[in-house]
This record gives sequence, structure tokens and C-alpha cells, in this order.
Amino acid sequence: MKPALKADNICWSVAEKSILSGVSFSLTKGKVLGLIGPNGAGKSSLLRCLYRYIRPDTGHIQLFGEDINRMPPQVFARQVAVVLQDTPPQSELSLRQLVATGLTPYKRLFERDSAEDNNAVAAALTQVGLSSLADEVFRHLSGGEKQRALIARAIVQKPELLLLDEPTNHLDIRYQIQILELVRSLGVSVIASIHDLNLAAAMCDNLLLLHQGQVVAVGDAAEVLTEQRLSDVFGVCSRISQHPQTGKPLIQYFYGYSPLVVDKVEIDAARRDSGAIYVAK
Ligand SMILES: Nc1ncnc2c1ncn2[C@@H]1O[C@H](COP(=O)(O)OP(=O)(O)OP(=O)(O)O)[C@@H](O)[C@H]1O
Repeated sequence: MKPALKADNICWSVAEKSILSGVSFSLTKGKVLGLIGPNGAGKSSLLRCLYRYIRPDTGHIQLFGEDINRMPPQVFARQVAVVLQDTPPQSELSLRQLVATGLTPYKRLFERDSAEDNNAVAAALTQVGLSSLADEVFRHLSGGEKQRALIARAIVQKPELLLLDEPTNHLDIRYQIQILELVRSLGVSVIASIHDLNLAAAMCDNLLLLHQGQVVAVGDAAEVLTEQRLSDVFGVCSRISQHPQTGKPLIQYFYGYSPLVVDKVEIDAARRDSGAIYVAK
């Protein structure tokens, strides 16, 4: 079976500064891939390549075997939904109207929404827990409500591939979990950049770790998240155990020192005496 998405040797530079370099990976249909990495690693840039906002200097991206840059815009828009960190420009649209814009790729010019369309919008609003706010003006919603509204818009778009740039950014912990569970339950292929590594480990089938524009590791959470990598890439010292429910990696961070200047003996001592705070030498 062809992968849902295949990226091959993606490179992108700006003013001779390399932002993405030799990025290759593939996504199996129906799976959730978490994009992780420190600030500035290139996560948003990679997503922008995937939704055709930027065109890489080299490399190929295929959606179900088809080069995305050869796909007509409407075909691409039906297959790929995008939820970004920045909400759309301020508008006077109601929440219901904003969610209905997800149907645009299926509409002819000036075609009106059908009863079926209205039902799809209402169902999506229920799925994200916003039915009671359907007639509110979108720009009056809180950051978290806006984020959930944008996910509802993506749901009505019925995409094959859902791309999310920090979808949990504005959400409280309940909605972080709920929205990612919802995204998983849609059964579509998903790529989401996520900063919270424990959340990414718990909610994604696979993780892709980017650092300085390059893929450092890709695979399941246990393969990708090692104490050494978290030290090398994020510059933090941690202890990784198993989540009691999911069996996925569960990271505990140590505070107050840099792993670069603490020697091995002290890190081991920290492990024996968890909860103690160690200060950089
Ligand atoms: N259009 C651009 N022009 C110049 N530099 C850019 C451009 N887009 C991204 N960059 C640079 O590329 C690097 C990667 O940025 P990107 O936003 O992709 O990282 P990120 O991993 O999403 O970061 P964060 O976690 O902070 O959101 C950064 O150094 C950024 O300044």
C-alpha cells in the first residue's frame, strides 16, 4: 500500500541559511505522526512545505503517490486540511459560519449550504464541544475556543490528511487531551507539531524529531525519546520511565542545572534520589 504521505530529501534555505536539510519520512494511512523538536528546529517550515505554502528547493512530497505540486488547488484542498497556530484574520463570521468555510473546496461559486452541510457543521461543533457557542462571533471566542473551532472546520473538510501546527497551544490540559483524542478518532492521516513531549508520546503512533532542520530520529516514542537525545537536542536532563496506563515513555525533567556541566556521578545521584534539585556547578 502506498503511504499517505512521503517526503523525500526536502531541503529549504532562506538567504543561504539552511532551514530544512535532507528531510525524508513517510506516513502510513490513518496514523498520527507527531513532529517534535526545540524552538526553531523547522517544524512549522516542514509543515508549510507539506501544505504547499512554501516550495522546497529540492525534494519531493507525494500524497498517496501523487506529487503535491502537480495537484490542482481544489483537489489538494479537499484532501489536505490545515490547522495553524495563528487564527484567521479578525472577521465578523459566526462560529457556525467559520466552520462552514471548511466546505468551500466542495462548493461551486455562490452555491448555498444544503441541509446536509448544516448537519455536518452542527456535528463538528458538537464533536469539539462548541455547539452552545455556534452563533457567537468567532473573534469573541477565547484562544482555546478558537482553536477548537478551527479543528471543527477541518473536520467538515473531510480531509485525507490533517496537518496541525501546535494544535494544543492555547488549550487547557483537558482539551489538549480531548482534542488529540478527537483527532485520532477521525481515522485520517495526521501530522501534528506538538511541544509537550509526554503528550506527543501518549497520543501519536510515531514521532519525528527535528533538530536544526534535520531529522534526528523517527519511529515510535520509545525509539525516539531517549534521555541522551533529550539532553543532546533539548539540553535538558530527564528520567524516562513507562506511563502506567499507556506503556509509552513518561518523561520527568530535572530542574536547576545544565546537563553539560553536571558530571555523570551527580546525574546518577539525582536518579537515586528523585525529587532532589541539583544546581549547576
Ligand atoms: N520565511 C523565513 N525567512 C527567514 N527565516 C525563516 C523563515 N521561516 C522560518 N525561518 C527560520 O527557520 C527556522 C525554523 O523556523 P520554524 O518556525 O520552522 O521552527 P519551529 O520548529 O516551528 O519553531 P517553534 O517551535 O519555535 O515554533 C527559524 O530559525 C526561523 O527563524
